[in-house]
Formats: sequence, structure tokens, C-alpha cells
Amino acid sequence: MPRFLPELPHKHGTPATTAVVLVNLGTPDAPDAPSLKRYLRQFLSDPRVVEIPRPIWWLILHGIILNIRPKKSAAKYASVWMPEGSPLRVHTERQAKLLAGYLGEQGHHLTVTWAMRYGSPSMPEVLARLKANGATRILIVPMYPQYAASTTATVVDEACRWLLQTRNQPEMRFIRNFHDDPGYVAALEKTVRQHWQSHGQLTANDRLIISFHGLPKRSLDLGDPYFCECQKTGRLLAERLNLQPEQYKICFQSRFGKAEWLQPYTAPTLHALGKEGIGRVDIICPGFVADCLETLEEIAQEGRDDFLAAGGKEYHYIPALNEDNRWLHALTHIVERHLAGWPSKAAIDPKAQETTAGLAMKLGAHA
Ligand SMILES: C=CC1=C(C)c2cc3[nH]c(cc4nc(cc5[nH]c(cc1n2)c(C)c5CCC(=O)O)C(CCC(=O)O)=C4C)c(C)c3C=C
Ligand SMILES: [Fe+2]
Ligand SMILES: [Fe+2]
Repeated sequence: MPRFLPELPHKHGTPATTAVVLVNLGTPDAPDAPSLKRYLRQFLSDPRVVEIPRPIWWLILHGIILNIRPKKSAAKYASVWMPEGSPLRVHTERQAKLLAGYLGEQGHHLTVTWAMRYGSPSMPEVLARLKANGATRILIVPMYPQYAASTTATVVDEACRWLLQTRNQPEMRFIRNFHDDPGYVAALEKTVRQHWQSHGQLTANDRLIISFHGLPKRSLDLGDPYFCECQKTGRLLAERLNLQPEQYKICFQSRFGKAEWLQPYTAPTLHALGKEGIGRVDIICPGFVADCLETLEEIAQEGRDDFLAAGGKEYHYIPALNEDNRWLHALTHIVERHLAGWPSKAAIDPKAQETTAGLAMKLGAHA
């Protein structure tokens, strides 16, 4: 097998161009068991996601999980599937289109596209297409506000694996996090305030739950900053909303397996609040910038059932930022900061290109 991916011969005078790629986790192609099996196999085989010794994990994954979970998860996906496809995919695609528009309005000449870390369109596929179309500078935007090795770092890993196979590498940058970006937190604040305008303010007997995807607790002990970044996002949001410490709670959802994960867990917290006589819960998931299975099914549906079954009266899931214009403005500014120094605003001067190519010819280089 050749060591490097095939390339077109190098040509002088090819204009340098910039691309931005939004990358989210990935999602199955369809809400059925075979698609779920393919997706979960790829996702859960990543050693960044599950840090159990490989032979033991291989047996658990192939012997148990991939035989049981696909069918169960497919039914859950079916309950949130949109006419255009998986919510995560639909929102990510729309976000890329809107971001392209906002960056264009700011005078940038660049390509904005999207990829998925697991499933399709894959990162190698998208990066190869951008390169074939002439991209020489690529900014990768992992769509995770809070850095985690199991999400952000796997995006960087995948891009680096592609670079390792690439002869003529584009220049590449990565956004690490934006958990405390004022624009992002202001967009979250706006969605909560708008929700309160429609559904009424919280009373002393109501709570705002700020729920993030969980991680094994061990990741915190091993140096992953995710927990602290979630706490900071939650605190900044609560401060902007003028909430007192007893009016809100930061929790962690989506626990997987038997090990201890970051606490407090969302589902038992909802149950306990219902039992304690808390009347209403509003719940927001700031770590998900696009609605997906984990928000629409686990939080909006299962969470409601948990809280109401325990005695709660009113439960509201506040949707993810999705295509919110304040959020897309914030994302535009985050991206612009990371484009600094790349001449994406400079008009490409065809004369200058010609001159460079002509000069190269005169000097005897190949065209
Ligand atoms: C097995 C361990 C898992 C870790 C660690 C993990 C971290 C993690 N995940 C997200 C964001 C998302 N996860 C989603 C789905 C999902 N997550 C896991 C497991 C781990 N996640 C599984 C098995 C699944 C699949 C669904 C299921 O079968 O239950 C999604 C939704 C994808 C979709 O298609 O809608 C997102 C988004 C973060 C941010 C994170 C660590 C911080
Ligand atoms: Fe997950
Ligand atoms: Fe901390």
C-alpha cells in the first residue's frame, strides 16, 4: 500500500485558499439496528472514548454491547428522527450554511463545510475534498464548547492521521474550546430568557438544571479539564441569569457502564427534586450546540418521565442553540479570532498569481 494518499502534480500559481470545517460527534445513517451497529462499533472502538484495556473492552464491545445496544438505541433514535435525517446531522449542516453566510457578510472568502468524527461525512473524506479543491489552510472547529479528550482530542487525532498520509499538507489549526466565550454564554442566556418569557419566570420552588454529557470520573483525576470547564460555563450562565446558588444545579447525564462518572448524575437528581416537592424544572444542556439523541430523547423525554413520576408538576427542556442567530454570530467571532493572520479577507489578485507563475517559468521551474 502506498505510504501517502495520491496527489495531483504540483502546479505553480494555484491560489491559496482557506476552509473552515465544523466537526461534530457523528450519528447513525438511519434509525435502524444495522446502522446503529456500524456507528457504535466505530465510535466505541476509539481508545479515547473508552479507556479500558483493549482485549477486555474488545470482548465486552463485540460480545455484549454490539449485540444488545443497536436495537435499543435504534428505537430511541426513531423517536427523534427528523424528516431530513438525524437531528445532529441536520443542525450541523444548517450551522455550516449559516456560518458561511455570516463569514461572507464579514468579507471573508472561504469555504465552510462540516464533517462527522464517526460515521459520515467522515473527516478524511471532507479534508481530501477540500484539498482537491485547493484549500491550503484549514481551520477545524470541534463543535464542543468544553474540551474533553474523548471528543475534542479525537477530532485532532483524526485530522493528524490524515495529515500523516498527506504529502502536500495544508496548514491546519484547531479550536480547543469556547466554554467561557462571552458570545456563546450570552446566546445561552438569551435562550433561557426567551423561554422564561413564554413559560413564566422560575419561582422559589422551581429549579434550572444545567446538564452536561458525563465522563468517567477517572478522566478528571487523570487531568482532563472537562469537568472544570462545564462548571465554569454553568456558573457564568447562572450569573448572567442572576440566579442564586440554590436556584440552579449543574449535573452530568448519559452515564455509560458501571464505573463512577462525573457527579451529580442528571436522572437521579431529577428524581430527587420531584420527591422533594420541587414543582417545576427547566433544563438546558449547554455542552450540546446541536440537538441530538442525548438532548431530545434522554433529557426532553426520559428526564420528563423521571421528574413527573417522582411527583414533579412541570418540566421544560430548553432547546440547544441549533440555528439561533446570536449563537451563530458568536461562532462567527470565535472562528474569526482563529483565522487571524490568514489572509481570508484579502482579494486574490489574479495578476500577482500570473506573475508568480510566469516568473517560475522564466526561472525554468515546471509550470
Ligand atoms: C462510552 C462512553 C462515552 C463517552 C466517554 C462519551 C462522551 C461524550 N459524548 C458526547 C456527545 C454525544 N454523545 C452522543 C451519543 C452517545 N454517547 C455514547 C457514549 C459515550 N459518550 C454513546 C454510546 C452514544 C450513542 C447513543 C446511545 O447508544 O446511547 C451524542 C449524540 C449522537 C447522536 O447521534 O445524536 C452526542 C452529541 C460528549 C460531549 C462527550 C464528552 C464530553
Ligand atoms: Fe456521548
Ligand atoms: Fe476544578
